[in-house]
Amino acid sequence: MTDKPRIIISSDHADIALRQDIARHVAERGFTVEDIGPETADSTDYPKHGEAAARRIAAGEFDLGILICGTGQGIMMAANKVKGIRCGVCSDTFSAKMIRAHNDANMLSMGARVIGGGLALEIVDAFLDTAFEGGRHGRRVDMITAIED
Ligand SMILES: O=C[C@H](O)[C@H](O)[C@H](O)COP(=O)(O)O
Repeated sequence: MTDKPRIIISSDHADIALRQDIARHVAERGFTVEDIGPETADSTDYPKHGEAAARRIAAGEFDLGILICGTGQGIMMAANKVKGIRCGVCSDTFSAKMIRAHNDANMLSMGARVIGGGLALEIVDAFLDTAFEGGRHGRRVDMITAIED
C-alpha cells in the first residue's frame, strides 16, 4: 500500500449525509477518495453497494474502503463475500485500530443508526492512521485468506 491509501466510500440510504461528511473529511486529510454513492436517500439495497465498493478494492483500484448502512452489519456481510476483502463493523476507535493492526482489514463498516457523526469521523481516523503489525497476525490473516480457496 502507498503512504496515502486510496479510499472508496459507499453506503445504502441509511445516512447519505454522514457518508458525504466522511468523504469530505477523508479528502481534507489529503487522501484520494471516491464516493460511489448512492446520491439520493431513496430506499436501496445494501448488498449491491457493499459489493460494488469491495470489488473495486479487490480489483486493485483502491486500497481501503468505508461503508455505511443502518447497523453497518449487512453491508459488511456483503463486502466480505468478495474474495480478498476483510471488513469489520466498528462502533469504537479501539476496534477500528485493531482491525487494521491485527486483522489487516481493508474495509471499515459503520452503523449510521448506531453511532453519531462525530464518533464516526474519529473511527475513520483511527482506521486510516493504523498500520498492520504483521508478525503472528500475518499468519492468522493468511489463514483467513486460505479459507477463500
Ligand atoms: O444491515 C442492514 C442495514 O442496517 C440497512 O441499512 C437496513 O436494514 C435498512 O433498513 P430500512 O430499509 O428499514 O431502512
